Amino acid sequence: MSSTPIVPHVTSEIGNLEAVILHTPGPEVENMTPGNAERALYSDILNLPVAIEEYQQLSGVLNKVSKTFQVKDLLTEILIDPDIKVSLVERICTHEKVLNIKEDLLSLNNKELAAQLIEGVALKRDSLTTFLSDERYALRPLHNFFFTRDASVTVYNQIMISKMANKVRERESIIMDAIFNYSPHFKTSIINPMNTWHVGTETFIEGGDVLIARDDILIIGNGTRTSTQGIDFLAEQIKTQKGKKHIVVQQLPESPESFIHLDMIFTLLDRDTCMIYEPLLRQENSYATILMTIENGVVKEISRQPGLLQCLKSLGMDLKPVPCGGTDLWQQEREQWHSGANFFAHGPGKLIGYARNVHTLEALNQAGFSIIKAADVISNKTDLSDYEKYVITIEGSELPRGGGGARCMTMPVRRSKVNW
Ligand SMILES: NC(=O)NCCC[C@H](N)C(=O)O
Repeated sequence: MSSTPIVPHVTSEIGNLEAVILHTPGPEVENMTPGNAERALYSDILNLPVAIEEYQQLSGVLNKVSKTFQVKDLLTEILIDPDIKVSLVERICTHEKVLNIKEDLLSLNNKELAAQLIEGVALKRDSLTTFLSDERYALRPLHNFFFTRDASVTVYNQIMISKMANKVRERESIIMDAIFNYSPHFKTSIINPMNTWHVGTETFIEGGDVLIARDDILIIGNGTRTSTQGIDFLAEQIKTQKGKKHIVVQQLPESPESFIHLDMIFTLLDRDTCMIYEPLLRQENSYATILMTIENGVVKEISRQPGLLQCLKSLGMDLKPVPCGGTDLWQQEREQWHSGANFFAHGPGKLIGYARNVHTLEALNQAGFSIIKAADVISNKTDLSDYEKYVITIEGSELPRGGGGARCMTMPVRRSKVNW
């Protein structure tokens, strides 16, 4: 590698994207049956060729606007160092209690090892126990790794490795930890709750819940994937940052599964615009918004707030909300379910989202965003510099069945500063 390493830096959800980590879905998304899809955290089973075609619309657009990295390439590359290879395999086998397959894994070439760590390692039927086992894998496939947003988060100039709420996603964090520790492409310091002695089993925090709204404002979802202890862990790290920082916590319902992360009901679109799922963020409900203010290393204030938008307004972020699904409750529910609120901004007002959520797109169009097809961007039929505010639409018949949208499928490592 000849280029200088990237120093991670993210202080907003909308700054021009400079580097992003992606993972093109592979066989791991098909390595399941309807019977175990729920255990894989899917609401349905996926068709891989269609999912890949859809995904290539996302990656094709991102390749045009930013430097992109693929997890599998990054992983294969760090495995070249024999010490890293041994320590990562040992760590995974110890964590997943399968030290018996360690030698088999170490005998694989780096590319094959990287593939198996992601796609799953088949259980050998060479003992009575494994012969009779209902399991198919010694190491389960990482079905959800194409949602690269969740297993690690760029928080200002550091990388936080997530402490996942579900075992089936824990290896994603271990792999991201190894990548950020050893990849020559990045130069960073890492916060890892798994390496912190006082972190208990109730501490979990995932990237889909962590939104860096502005230099001084983090918005964090508190629900099935991010516990109050997880937020307190992050708050401890924020205490080491200079200046006043605000952590806005938004509680989320436990069900249905489409409310797993904050970014499924709320995303930032532009300096003054956000996408919201109205039933949870504008109507009376029991899900609280809480503001924590941290200054000089201590929590100065914790208070209940009248709502997320009002709280952000009081902090000087007066956002115009665009309703996911438009104005009709049934369409709102349908489109939120298919990740209709989950937009990724590659720059201020420059969005990527699913084409299927037509009522949401109509609401965005009314708010001044042009609707552009990803295929037209990739083929150069459309020149993005002709537009100021737009949504690039990607096909999404299969990808949303995995439970996420464009924001979930991107892990920004570096964004430029926003000219507020
Ligand atoms: N940020 C996100 O909302 N990510 C989507 C994750 C979906 C995945 N099936 C999961 O349940 O973890």
